[in-house]
Amino acid sequence: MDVEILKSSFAVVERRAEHTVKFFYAHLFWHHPALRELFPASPGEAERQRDRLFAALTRIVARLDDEHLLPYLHDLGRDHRKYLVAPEHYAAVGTSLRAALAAACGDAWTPATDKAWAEAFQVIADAMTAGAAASQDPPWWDAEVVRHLRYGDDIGVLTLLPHAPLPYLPGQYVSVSSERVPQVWRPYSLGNAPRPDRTVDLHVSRIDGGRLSTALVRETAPGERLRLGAPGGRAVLRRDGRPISLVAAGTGWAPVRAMLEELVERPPDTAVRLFVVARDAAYLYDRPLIDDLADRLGWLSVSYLTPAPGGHPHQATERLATALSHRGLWPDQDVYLSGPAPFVEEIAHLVRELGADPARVFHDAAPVGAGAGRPRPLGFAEWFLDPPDPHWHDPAARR
Ligand SMILES: NC(=O)C1=CN([C@@H]2O[C@H](COP(=O)(O)OP(=O)(O)OC[C@H]3O[C@@H](n4cnc5c(N)ncnc54)[C@H](O)[C@@H]3O)[C@@H](O)[C@H]2O)C=CC1
Repeated sequence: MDVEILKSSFAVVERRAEHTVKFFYAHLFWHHPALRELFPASPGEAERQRDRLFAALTRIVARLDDEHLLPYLHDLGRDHRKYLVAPEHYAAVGTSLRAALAAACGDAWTPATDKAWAEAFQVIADAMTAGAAASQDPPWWDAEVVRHLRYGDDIGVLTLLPHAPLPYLPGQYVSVSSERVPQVWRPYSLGNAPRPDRTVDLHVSRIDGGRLSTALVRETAPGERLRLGAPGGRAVLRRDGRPISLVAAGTGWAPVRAMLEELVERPPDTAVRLFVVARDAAYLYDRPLIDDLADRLGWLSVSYLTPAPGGHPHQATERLATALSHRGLWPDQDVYLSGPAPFVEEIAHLVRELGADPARVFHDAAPVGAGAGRPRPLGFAEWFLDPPDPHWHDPAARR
């Protein structure tokens, strides 16, 4: 496989991104109309998912000499079973991708270029189909909603009963889909490891204009079924005997809650500092539980950070920053962060400034477009030219 040819032809395509994406999908759906079914029905969602597929494909090809790519593709294939992707779809996508790239490159597209892309795409397809075939897990988990607790207008905690045990590590998240919003998957965090009866709690914060989060928080009732993808995420407890700082904002509390539960079960030898941030005191929805733990457990100290009455929600972050600055021992701490992406970014930066070891600051990258105040997805060309990280969901991290 000739990586240089791939990269030089990719550079030409980059300048004609929007045209290439349109050509790719027109070609794909013209030759394989049934593939439309795999994409969300609503035009906005469909466009978003399509941008993501194309951006991911081209990006993968551009990274084919990266040693981490193959294991990643393996796991990606395993995870893609939830989209009902079948082996024959890979060939269809590969053919349309080459047709679109050839159209974009014009005279610069030579038989050697075509061969290089065909080989590259085969590497991707082989790794993904092998990953899918090798998995012992189900392609997804059907889960019945057995309880739905609402906290105010915007927060829901749904207790789910998956049809089979979920291979979950505290701190991870799952992607979720509902028949109410077909073909749309979004990651949400679980607030606990599966209980003996297999149930788990899904914590959801409703986003204005967010179709799935609104359906989950406002409409979904006990008795309904949701579909869950494989758990993913790297921000799981390291258990290296170092003191721990847990920092959670909003429903970022969920993974921290799961980690705390694990610490309660197997108490640490070191101190644990917990910082819980919310846009308003009314959003500290698990406060009774946290207060009870703080009363009972000598190793746990808790700080709540909310804005002054009537203050802007972000004032809670400022107050957190002040509180963190007044605490010491940062070089020794393992720090776990969870919450809205800008919050996590800001606090990760701060704790590093305060002396925390960058290698001991753990958090997951947040998904693009999800979360309060986050911009909605960019247009075709922007996505292509500056693609976001493919997904919050990194199935590689779940074992
Ligand atoms: N593993 C993770 O990192 C997880 C992340 N999340 C994300 O957490 C978010 C939770 O949403 P909500 O509960 O509605 O939170 P929220 O919008 O109520 O925010 C909670 C607090 O976060 C801080 N914050 C929010 N936006 C900020 C910004 N731009 N800059 C600085 N600080 C900011 C503020 O102090 C605010 O009071 C979602 O975006 C979700 O995707 C949720 C679960 C796990």
